[in-house]
Amino acid sequence: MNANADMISTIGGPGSGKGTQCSKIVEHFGFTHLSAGELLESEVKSGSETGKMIQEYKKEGNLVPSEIVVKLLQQAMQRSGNNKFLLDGFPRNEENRVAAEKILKIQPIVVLVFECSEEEMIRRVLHRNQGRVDDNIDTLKKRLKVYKESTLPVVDYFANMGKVRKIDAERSIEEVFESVKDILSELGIKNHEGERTVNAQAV
Ligand SMILES: Nc1ncnc2c1ncn2[C@@H]1O[C@H](COP(=O)(O)OP(=O)(O)OP(=O)(O)O)[C@@H](O)[C@H]1O
Ligand SMILES: O=c1ccn([C@@H]2O[C@H](COP(=O)(O)O)[C@@H](O)[C@H]2O)c(=O)[nH]1
Ligand SMILES: [Mg+2]
Repeated sequence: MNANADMISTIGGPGSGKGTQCSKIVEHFGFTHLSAGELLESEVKSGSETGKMIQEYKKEGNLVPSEIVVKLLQQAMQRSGNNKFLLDGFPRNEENRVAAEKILKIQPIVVLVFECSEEEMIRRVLHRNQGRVDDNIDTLKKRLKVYKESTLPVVDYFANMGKVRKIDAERSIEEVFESVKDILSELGIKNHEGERTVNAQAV
């Protein structure tokens, strides 16, 4: 993998708005969106044996073994031809983090953490209507537990490295994105036109 690649990680509970914000970041900043959840879903749709196994993990709200996820991410990175990557909800546990460092050989320059109350996340997921196998209250409770027990320690790890920026994700989509833009701009990340953005204004 290109050692000069830029990588941004996004982390947040189910329904905190990672996918929504990632789409806006891609539109504005030209990163390649790498959603492990969507790559896994493509594997499920392929009907492969691996896909059948992944579906069971998803239904239970559990995390798929790291080697499968990292391999899918690596293939997507190679296909993209880009060197700016936006990880949507990854890494999700310590095993993911270690595997990604070892195999992908890049570290995030910043980790955006979308903080949202459980009540609001549950409301959003149960109103999402995208036909996802894991958008039901039983699976959602397990995903919230996995987030607290397995993902929050990864946030602590990156926080100790000074890489975490926490964002109040309870607000409207546009307000959250204003915060995202401010953070990325402060880090010198340029928008599509090669300009830094401050308070939604190109400068
Ligand atoms: N700030 C927001 N305010 C209100 N609704 C939002 C906000 N952000 C996202 N949503 C809506 O909430 C739902 C969940 O958002 P999204 O799919 O982006 O979450 P996610 O963090 O990617 O969840 P998951 O981990 O389950 O994939 C979607 O229907 C989306 O339109
Ligand atoms: O790194 C990952 C990402 C996702 N999964 C599995 O997919 C579902 C849905 O993921 P979303 O990103 O929330 O759409 C998740 O609950 C896991 O089962 C994973 O194992 N590892
Ligand atoms: Mg998502």
